[in-house]
Amino acid sequence: MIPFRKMNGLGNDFAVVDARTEPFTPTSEEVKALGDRATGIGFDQFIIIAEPPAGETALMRIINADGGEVESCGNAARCVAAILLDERSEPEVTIASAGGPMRAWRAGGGRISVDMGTPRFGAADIPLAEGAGDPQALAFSEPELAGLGPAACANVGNPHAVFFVPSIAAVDLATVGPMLEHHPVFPARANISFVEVLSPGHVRAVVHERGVGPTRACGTAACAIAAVGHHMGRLAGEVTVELPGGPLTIGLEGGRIVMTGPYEVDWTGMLGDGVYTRDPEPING
Ligand SMILES: N[C@@H](CCC[C@H](N)C(=O)O)C(=O)O
Repeated sequence: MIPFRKMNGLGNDFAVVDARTEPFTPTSEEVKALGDRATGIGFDQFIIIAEPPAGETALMRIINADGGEVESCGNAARCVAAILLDERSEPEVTIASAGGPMRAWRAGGGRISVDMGTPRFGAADIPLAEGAGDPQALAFSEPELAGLGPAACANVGNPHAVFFVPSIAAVDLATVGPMLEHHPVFPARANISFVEVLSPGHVRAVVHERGVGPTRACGTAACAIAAVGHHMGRLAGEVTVELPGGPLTIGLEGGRIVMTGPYEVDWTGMLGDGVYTRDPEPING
């Protein structure tokens, strides 16, 4: 059995296993079973902290609740950064991930800032299918999707499509989210956001996450929203993104995206062979 922490960033929740000293490599089926909210631990992503390839403080592996391993996770990056920062006296840590390295530091008020790198806007970067059209004005012809208007796409370590809409309350996320995630225009599938602009520095958003469904928050989606909005001239260089779980602050500094927000440890337990136990006492920090 190996210890794990149940953590969350704005309600986007994770089981986090520290596998730096004891390797832990669950199968995709095991993660899927553990992620089940009725019969397992229940989480949006399973996070493995492992030894980094070189130079970084640690490697973060991210496995969605559907069992698929993906490149990046903003909310989990803050949770992992908190664990790494607690261990050492240096003010910064660098987390390696398949989506690129992320530098992180404490921002005050119990929050963590993460430099999420540089957004990419090219069709091949996102990626989009050959001949899909303009990545910043991607149109859909299906009757359920046509009324949403065009999507603006970005890769911020993982693929995102962002729709600026007059009202997020009017979006039928349960129908259009899965349709868009699995649309043939996105060969690697995509995370899908709907955004209502309140002012150039303040938006409200809902997200359908690839491999999960609607989540309380998505850090990389908030980064993609700020990045495409700024790229299109609609949003300022610092944006508060209000998600169902709460706000994230996204700054665009010298072309790089800096995300700031909270993290929490909810409870701890032990895990092994597809089963888990819950510790009687919750831990803090
Ligand atoms: N919750 C995350 C994103 C997790 C990965 C995403 N579902 C994907 O498949 O790319 C975040 O906070 O960024």
